[in-house]
Amino acid sequence: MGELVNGVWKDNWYDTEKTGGKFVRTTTKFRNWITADGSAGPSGDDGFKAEAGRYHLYVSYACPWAHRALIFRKLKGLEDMIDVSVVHPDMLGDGWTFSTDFDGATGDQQFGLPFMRDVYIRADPQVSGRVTVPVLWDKQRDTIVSNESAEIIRMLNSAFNDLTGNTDDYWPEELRDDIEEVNARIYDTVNNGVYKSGFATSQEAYDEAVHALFDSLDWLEDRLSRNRYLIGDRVTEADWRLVTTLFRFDPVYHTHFKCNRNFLRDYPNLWGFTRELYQWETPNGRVADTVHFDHIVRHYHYSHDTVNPHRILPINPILDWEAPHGRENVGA
Ligand SMILES: N[C@@H](CCC(=O)N[C@@H](CS)C(=O)NCC(=O)O)C(=O)O
Repeated sequence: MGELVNGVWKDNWYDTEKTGGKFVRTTTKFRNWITADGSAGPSGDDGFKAEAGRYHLYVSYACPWAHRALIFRKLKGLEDMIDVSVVHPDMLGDGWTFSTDFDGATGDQQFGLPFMRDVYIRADPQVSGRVTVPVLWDKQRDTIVSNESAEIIRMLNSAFNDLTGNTDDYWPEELRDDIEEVNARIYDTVNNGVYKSGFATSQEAYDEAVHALFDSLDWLEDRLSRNRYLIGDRVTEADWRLVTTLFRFDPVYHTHFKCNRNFLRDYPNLWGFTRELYQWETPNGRVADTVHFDHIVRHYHYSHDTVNPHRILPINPILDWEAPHGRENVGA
């Protein structure tokens, strides 16, 4: 794993020395928005109009942030309009690669490049920063639209509606304040909280992160005992943002990242909620089709030298993802 400095690859692990052992996630760099008419979004340039076949999505099936984008592509019926490249699950000295010797790893479907970093360099030969997924690529302007999953899912939520006729809305105007409020806590303590626990290099940093994580899981369990979904009786982006972390909890974060006060399956409401969203039907198949446990388990245990230096893949619990979720009457 490493990062780009002025277009040159440096093989560095996360530096936690300056931050008292804490893992601090860097902010993303490409922040343009696809819009229905090509006008500028909340940040970046204009000129990224929603068009069928114009955009390409780079993902890892292992990555919870990229997984959000894959779920929205399915929910919104965009699979024929936005094609995808899937990186290899192992992220080692060269970062994400386009090796194809793992089932489901597609290689770079656009340019046949060897490494994900080459896609970043193609967009900006002097680019600096971490080479992360997801990346949304514009074939017409030959550049990256965005590498920020929170913003990519909002683009996919509405920008292509006129082309697909799919007007399902996971960020409805009247619920935005409530969504933002739960997103903020979940991002900091759950989505990123598992990484802060797992990548901590001091006891204090770990303790702070892991307690905040389980305080939030307790809060979510209570909330989901009264509401079917996070914001009531309607699925919103807040649910999809949370659930990609929950899918990975028992197979990876519990053991690999030392998030082990409880298993997810110890929480009846959170576990039922996670199964309901796993089993979710869309017009184009199930959300379950986007979940690839082989990539998930392989990526984390194989890629994090400092956490699991011998790269042993654990036996892992056998979870019944298809068990009835029993959530029909919660909050009714
Ligand atoms: N803020 C980004 C974060 C994406 C991210 O950190 N992705 C991870 C994979 S799970 C990654 O590519 N990490 C590579 C690295 O940090 O070098 C987003 O949500 O899109």
